[in-house]
This record gives sequence, structure tokens and C-alpha cells, in this order.
Amino acid sequence: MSLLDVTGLSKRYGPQIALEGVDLTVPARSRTAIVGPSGSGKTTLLRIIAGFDAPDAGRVTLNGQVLADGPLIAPAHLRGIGYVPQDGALFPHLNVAENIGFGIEAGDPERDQRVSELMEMVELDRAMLRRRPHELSGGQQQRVALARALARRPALMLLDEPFSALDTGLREAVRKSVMRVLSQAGITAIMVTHDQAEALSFADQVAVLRGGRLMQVGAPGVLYWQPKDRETALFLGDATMLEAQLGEGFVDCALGRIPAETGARRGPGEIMLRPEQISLSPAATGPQETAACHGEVEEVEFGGALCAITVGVGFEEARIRVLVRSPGRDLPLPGARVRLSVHGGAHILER
Ligand SMILES: Nc1ncnc2c1ncn2[C@@H]1O[C@H](COP(=O)(O)OP(=O)(O)OP(=O)(O)O)[C@@H](O)[C@H]1O
Repeated sequence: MSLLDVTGLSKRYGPQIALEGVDLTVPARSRTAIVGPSGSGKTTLLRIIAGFDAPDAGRVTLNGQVLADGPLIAPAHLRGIGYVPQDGALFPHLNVAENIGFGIEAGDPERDQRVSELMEMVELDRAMLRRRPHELSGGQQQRVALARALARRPALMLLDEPFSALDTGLREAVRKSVMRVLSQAGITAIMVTHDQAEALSFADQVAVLRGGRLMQVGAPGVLYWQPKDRETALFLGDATMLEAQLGEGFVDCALGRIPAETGARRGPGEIMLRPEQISLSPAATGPQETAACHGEVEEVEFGGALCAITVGVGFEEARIRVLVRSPGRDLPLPGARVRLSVHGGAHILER
């Protein structure tokens, strides 16, 4: 069942279109990531759902209750929605206990008990209760911000790039603990992020915004392997796009005939291959090798566990470049002739 329904949401700032006809359904207890380039409308969408901004047109409903109908909106503090901003935005003059307790009514006899529970939930040591925000690390501050938002027992939690100020290792640890807290508390969450890897690992559903429009929404695996278009494909990871002739369950392209998903289209089209779908082996000679696809290693970028290898296939103007990802052992050298093998089917992009 859906918890949040956004329909036909549009918003302009003067001549600038921030959102245009956005529809989004968020199932209860799910995690949604909103991704898209800078200026695509991510924050605007989150702010309208939170109630900090009004749409020009469209509706927002939570649990069947209308929160926004065009410019008519319910106040943010009555929506039962938690919000964790990018920098945590803790009150600097209040200590951790007071920051978390801010969301709990002053006269509540169970206030201290609830603060303790929330501290435990976000895995913060009770020894930190009297510290001020500046005496905490970035990761600890984000956990306090999450605990403060959880204190109101929201039905929906909005996270606006909550981990962007943290460095890579800490970011992953905090993200995992936030995911654990949200699922244990049964809270539905929507997160805005610039980081595609973060979106793919955090979410059950990823929504891609571009120029204020929702381009595609779906499970991370579906978006990664079956993006509708080139921009979405490249936004979610590295890929090689090739011109191809589309057939029945196969395509003919610069890499030869390779299997492809069966679609209704025939004739010229464009396909996508992810770098991990292609493997390299040393070029050999022999009758069966003549039919195989060969290329020349142009560039090798060492990256530890996974390295990026660019292989040129074909000659002169017809030469295309294929990106391959390979474990960092026994890498070919630039200039080496290699054989390319494609694993799994090619994905056909919409035109
Ligand atoms: N208060 C405002 N006044 C005028 N224009 C605005 C305002 N807020 C947003 N915009 C414009 O609306 C568009 C969408 O902005 P928004 O902040 O939602 O994008 P975003 O995807 O969150 O971007 P970023 O990733 O850079 O934070 C942008 O073109 C932006 O310049």
C-alpha cells in the first residue's frame, strides 16, 4: 500500500521551472532515493513534501490525507514528517539531550527515557548526552539529527543529502546504521542524494529527476540494467553505448552479434553495455578466433579491486571505445591485442 502519493506536481520560481508534472508513489515502509543532476528539482520536491514550500499545481497525500492541493497546503509541523537536512542543523546552544528532546513535549514524563531510547537506536553513547554539537564528529552530529527527527515518531522521514559532509568510510557506516534504524522503526524514507552508488544501495526504489521531470522510477537493479535513455544510464554508472541493428533476441554491433533482450523494435537502434559485462582474454590465433571480437588496449587505469580498461575496436573513423572493468591482477598493457567476450544481454535504449 502506498504511504505517499504525489500527483502532477509542478513548481516554478519566476520563469525557472523547478518541477513539472511529477508523479511519485512511495510504498509504506520502503526507502526511496531521489537522484538527478544539480538543479533538477530534488530539493524542491522534498521541500514541497515536507511542507516548507507550496506547489503551483498538483497534490501531495500522506496516508490518504491531502497535504497539498495546488497552493493550498497543510502546515509543515502538522504533517507527521521528519526532516534531516544536509548539515544536521542542530541547535548549537543546546546539548545532545536537549537537541533530541526538542521534538518531545516538555511536560512528557517519559521524555528522558525516550531520549535514552533514541540515543540507543542511533548507536550513540550516553556519555555524549551533555555535549554540544561542536564537540561531536560529523557522523555523530548526523545521528543526533536523525534521533531528533525520530523523536516525533514520523510516518515519513525525509533525508536531504544527509551524508554528504562525511568522508567515504564514515559515510557508509552512518548510512548502514540509518538504514537499520529506519527499518527497525518501520519508517518510510525518502532521501535526496548526488551519489548514485549511495542511491542504488540505500533504496528499494530510485527516482531519477531531470529538468524538473521524473524520467524513470524503479528498483535499483531495474534502473541500473534497464535505463530508458543514455543520460539515465550514464548517471547511474559507467557504460558503453553502441549503434546496433536490432534483431529478434540479438543485436549486431561493432562487437559482433550479441544476445539482447527481446523487444518489439527492429532495425537501427542504440544499445548499452555495462563495463562488468565484458571480459578480456589474450588474443589468440586459430580458425575459431577469426569470428571473435578483438581490440587493442588503449588505456589502463589502476583502481585497486577494480580497474578500468579502455579497448579500441575497429579502425580509423569506425573505431569505437569500449570500457571494461577488471580485477586488478594480470592486467593487459596498453597496446596489447585482446579478445572481448560479452556476458549477459545488451540493453536496448529508447530513442
Ligand atoms: N527559491 C528559489 N528561487 C528561485 N529559483 C529557485 C529557488 N529554489 C530553487 N530554484 C531553482 O529551481 C531549480 C530546481 O532547484 P532544486 O534546488 O530543487 O534542484 P536540486 O536538484 O536540488 O539541485 P542541487 O542538486 O544543486 O541541490 C533550479 O533551477 C534552481 O535554481
